[in-house]
Amino acid sequence: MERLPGGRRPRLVSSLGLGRRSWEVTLDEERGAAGLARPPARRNCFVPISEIIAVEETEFNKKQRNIGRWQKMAKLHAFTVHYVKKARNHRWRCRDATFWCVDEHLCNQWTQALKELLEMQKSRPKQLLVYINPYGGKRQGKRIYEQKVAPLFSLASISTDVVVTEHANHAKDNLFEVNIYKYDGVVCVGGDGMFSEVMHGLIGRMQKDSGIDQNNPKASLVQCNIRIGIIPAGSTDCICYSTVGISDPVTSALHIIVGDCQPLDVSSVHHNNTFLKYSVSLLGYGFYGDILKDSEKKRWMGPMRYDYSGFKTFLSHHYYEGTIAYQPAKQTHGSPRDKESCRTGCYICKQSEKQLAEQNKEHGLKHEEGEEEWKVIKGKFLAINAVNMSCACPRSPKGLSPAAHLADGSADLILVRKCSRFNFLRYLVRHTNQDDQFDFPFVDVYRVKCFQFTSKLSEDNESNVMDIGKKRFGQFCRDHPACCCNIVNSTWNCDGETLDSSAIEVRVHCQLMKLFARGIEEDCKDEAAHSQSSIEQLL
Ligand SMILES: CCCCCCCCCCCCC/C=C/[C@@H](O)[C@H](CO)NC(=O)CCCCCCCCCCCCCCC
Ligand SMILES: Nc1ncnc2c1ncn2[C@@H]1O[C@H](COP(=O)(O)OP(=O)(O)OP(=O)(O)O)[C@@H](O)[C@H]1O
Ligand SMILES: [Ca+2]
Repeated sequence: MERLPGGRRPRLVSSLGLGRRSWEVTLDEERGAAGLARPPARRNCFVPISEIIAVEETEFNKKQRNIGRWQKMAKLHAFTVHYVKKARNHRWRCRDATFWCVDEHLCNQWTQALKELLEMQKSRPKQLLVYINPYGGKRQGKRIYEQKVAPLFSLASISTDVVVTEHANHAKDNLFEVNIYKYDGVVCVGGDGMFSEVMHGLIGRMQKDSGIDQNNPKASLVQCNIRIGIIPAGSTDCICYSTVGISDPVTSALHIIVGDCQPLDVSSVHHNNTFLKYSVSLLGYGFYGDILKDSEKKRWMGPMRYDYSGFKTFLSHHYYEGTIAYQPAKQTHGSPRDKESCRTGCYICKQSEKQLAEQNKEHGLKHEEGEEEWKVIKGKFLAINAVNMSCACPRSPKGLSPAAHLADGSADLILVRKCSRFNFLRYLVRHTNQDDQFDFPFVDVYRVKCFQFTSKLSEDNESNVMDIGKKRFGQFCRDHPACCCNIVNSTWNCDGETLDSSAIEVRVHCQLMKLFARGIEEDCKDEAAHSQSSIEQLL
């Protein structure tokens, strides 16, 4: 095809068959879209090139479509466009449309032009490393990947190296050995725990290769540019739900194929200058720590274990005494009490990205410790939750902190003080409805860039106990079971895994890693408009 100045192709406008009718079909490179219109009514629709999955020449006769007299008059040539159809509740599906015409040259021209445009989508992955946890969630990981995801990757010409894990930490250890730089991304099929493994492998590998000591809590970590894709097959799938808006394997596979990119904040957790873990979703002490500890013994129950242990933990109503010191996140523009949530193209996260780029330009990798003051809070808490993202999941569709941002360089620290069981239940119920879960006198929320926690027990024994989290010398107050006073520590739930220490030091690293996602898309009137003008609706 002849090119316009600047290498652009002219607009391609042809009369092509689709279904039983003839349509005016336009390929508009400038608009980055392929469009359909049907004269004279000119009802039309457009599919952005970025949402086309693949284009293939099609043997028309095999389709056996009844298109009337055309079929008898001449040999027909056809090509099929596979594209993303956006359905309700952020669900994406792969649909196809087969266009036909009598002119073979025209058909080839269209196929070639579309393929060239797809080639130009540089953010799309070509080679992926896939880890499947066959035991996550309802143990469906392998089936989900083979039946729902692999066929889509092969349609989009993505080549894959697949590892089915044989034990915990298999994926993490493997990421320290393989040549990760030959891949455009790493995919994990499993739940939040499996994601955490892959994240630890990738971030750890990046630091190792750059000579950064993860044990130094003040070290500036090297960003990881190899994106991670999550195919949800776990019990909570909170990270997938909070970054895509739904936990659905096909939707996630399509976000990977179109090459989405969502930066993500990561918190580092240390104890006594020793690195413990990274966290992207929930760091929870008290209620969520106790649920996790109890639920680990009930893994055989599958996802139900959380409801069982949740109910048990709710009834036990333990509270824990301790001290929290935090530095407020002054650089970010939002507040945890905002009514607006973080959505695709979020302005607040974009501002943080700009600030980060400027900081890196000024200081290189050197971390500048802020002079801001530390605020200190002592008290008795039912739950201490620090979240880097909303933590929305099917159990709590708006999450633990509905206005938390995916990539603003801060975490929301939620303190639920000792209160009655009834009040705590009112608080929990608000995780599931539209009411403000922070509008209680016993709940406080702060947007922070770092914090430290020490339990009363560690403070009291600091002089003679090196690692209080590992010692178990306290017991529940057996004489007064009803008072719920608790002289043992709780444990931290770090993205679904328990930490050994109760005394921890946490720092948020702005946009340390990237996902194949785009954040949750705004569900406005556009959604209705989109579905009205879809190809299926026109036919
Ligand atoms: C009355 C209904 C209240 C329902 C309250 C539902 C709150 C659900 C909040 C979910 C927050 C998830 C945060 C994500 C954490 C993940 O990094 C982590 C790894 O996957 N998952 C968990 O730790 C797994 C955590 C799973 C937590 C399940 C909590 C279930 C609580 C049930 C309380 C029942 C009280 C009933 C009293 C009659
Ligand atoms: N082959 C394996 N055998 C046993 N454990 C494994 C294997 N592969 C991975 N794991 C471990 O299983 C743990 C849980 O897996 P995963 O997160 O996929 O499921 P889940 O716990 O049911 O879901 P969620 O984390 O969403 O609650 C992970 O921490 C991971 O380290
Ligand atoms: Ca954040």
